[in-house]
Amino acid sequence: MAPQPKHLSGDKAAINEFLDQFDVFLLDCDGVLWSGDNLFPGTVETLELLRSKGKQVVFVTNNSTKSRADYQKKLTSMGIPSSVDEIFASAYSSAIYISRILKVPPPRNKVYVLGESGIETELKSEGIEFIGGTDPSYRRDITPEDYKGIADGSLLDDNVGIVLAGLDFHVNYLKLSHAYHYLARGAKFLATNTDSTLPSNHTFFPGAGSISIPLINMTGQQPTALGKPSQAMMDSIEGKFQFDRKRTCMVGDRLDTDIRFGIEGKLGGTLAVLTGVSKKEEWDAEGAPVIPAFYVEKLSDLMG
Ligand SMILES: O=C(O)[C@H](O)[C@H](O)COP(=O)(O)O
Ligand SMILES: [Mg+2]
Repeated sequence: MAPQPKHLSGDKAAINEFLDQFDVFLLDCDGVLWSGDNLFPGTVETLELLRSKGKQVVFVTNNSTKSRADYQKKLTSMGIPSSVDEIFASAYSSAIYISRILKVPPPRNKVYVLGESGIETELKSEGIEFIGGTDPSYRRDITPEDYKGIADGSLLDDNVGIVLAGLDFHVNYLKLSHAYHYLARGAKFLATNTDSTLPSNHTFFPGAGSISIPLINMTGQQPTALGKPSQAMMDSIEGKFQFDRKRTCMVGDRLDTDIRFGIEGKLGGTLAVLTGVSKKEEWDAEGAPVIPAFYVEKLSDLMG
């Protein structure tokens, strides 16, 4: 039987032993620090506690709607001091994957974006050309001219060689039609992340994974996902922070992204926080595929 996770909430000795075990904390955002724009009580103080104990904090989010700079603004607006360097978001890991690993030769290296401004900002920062995304000319109903132009290719850009799908709050039939036809022409299929739901306002909304599903359904292709639990993301975070994996703990609210990310990354520990997506019953279930090493009801329980 897989070792059951250690419950830390209310156990000061166990919390201190836990904190002494790690130098670096990879902190998930949605469902751990906040729910949408609602900061969980005690988050600021808990981060101050970690920093006061000399711990390195890295914010690791799958949410591709914001760039690292946007996140730094959001963290600051919530009273959480941070630098852009401490933030690793799936839009950034996707941009560096495209520019430094995939390296599709021009001219067919343009990206068709299904997503928000976070992706666009990070692609720009890596000098990658893109279309789609927040371009208002796609935020409308499809027309007979669109059907004709997409079908005969006159409305398609021959230099698009990659389709990157993220969380798109403005997804529609026209955007999906363009994305499908670029994939049908052989464009590479990438996703910033495949989370099925987005925890926000203390409930759930469609996640990035639920935005790319129609394309998976149409093409039968699975995208290369570049957010957690992708180890490409872990390698780039390690590359940047040079941390000792055994002295590093992944803190998250989702078993199939955050906790799996930490386990497959062979980190020293994983801490599940019950303020977001995953529930205790999931890892208590017989044969549960992903089990955290530790858990708390909420992040601020680490203050003992
Ligand atoms: O749909 C999404 O993109 C995810 O729900 C969201 O991004 C999760 O963000 P995280 O919990 O990794 O901060
Ligand atoms: Mg989360």
